[in-house]
Amino acid sequence: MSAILKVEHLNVTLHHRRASKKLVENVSFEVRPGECLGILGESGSGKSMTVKSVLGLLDKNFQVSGSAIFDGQDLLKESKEELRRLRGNRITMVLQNPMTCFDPLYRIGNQMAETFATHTSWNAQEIHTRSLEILEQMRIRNGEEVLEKYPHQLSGGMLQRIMIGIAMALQPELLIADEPTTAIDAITQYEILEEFIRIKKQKNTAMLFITHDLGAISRVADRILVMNSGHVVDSGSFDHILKHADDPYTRMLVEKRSAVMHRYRQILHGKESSHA
Ligand SMILES: Nc1ncnc2c1ncn2[C@@H]1O[C@H](COP(=O)(O)OP(=O)(O)OP(=O)(O)O)[C@@H](O)[C@H]1O
Repeated sequence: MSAILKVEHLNVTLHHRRASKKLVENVSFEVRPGECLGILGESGSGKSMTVKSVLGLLDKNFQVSGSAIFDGQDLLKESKEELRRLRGNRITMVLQNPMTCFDPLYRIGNQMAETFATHTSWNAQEIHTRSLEILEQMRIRNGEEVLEKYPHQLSGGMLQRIMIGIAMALQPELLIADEPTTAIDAITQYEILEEFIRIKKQKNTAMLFITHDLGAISRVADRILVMNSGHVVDSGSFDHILKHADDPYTRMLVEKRSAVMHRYRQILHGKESSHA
């Protein structure tokens, strides 16, 4: 199957006063329907810049070049309006800092309803029923009560899960998740990653999954891209990254994260045997 998104020679340069700084340099990758591409790298390695530039989320201080072909359309050449239309319809995102994605003045239920009224053909009753289903899928109890809450009355982890639920429910062709499980405890993280895997398989959704967490990426990603200082330094299967990566930065990441991963796997195995 051909790629739904093909990024080639992507460069992002920040112009500030008279200085300029390259934040992303010559990054290329592609992702196909039903496939999850993990982008791994430490904080500041350029992961978020890469996806934000592709989605047209950077202001005019950032100069972006290269190409990002989504189903035949070069996103880097599209107008702001067209990109806004694509985001939420064919492409959905789960970004870091869930607080910034919700309006503090409106109840969660109203915000979910507004999103679904804009991007789906569901009627009011369906929207209510689906909103409750989404909360349940995201392991949030007392759905009716939660729909009545304001964002500040919920934890960051809950908001994050609601955001993931909304992004998945819109059934996009491409789902981009930037550190989606960082604010979520390990057990719930397991359940949420399972949801990502289920959606990918059942709906044939393409996914970009950005994280610094080798444990999470091992679970969900089919292929992995490793970024360092704005460059792609390695790519391949999880097995390749874990055992055969030549790049010293990738090896350092693997060694640094192996303790975390060990803990994660222990939790996974505990869960799997308790499900058996
Ligand atoms: N708004 C901004 N203005 C200027 N520089 C920025 C801005 N946002 C990010 N940068 C810089 O761009 C580089 C890449 O940052 P980016 O946010 O893409 O990293 P990241 O790998 O996603 O890490 P994190 O998960 O911490 O966001 C870093 O050097 C960062 O300092």
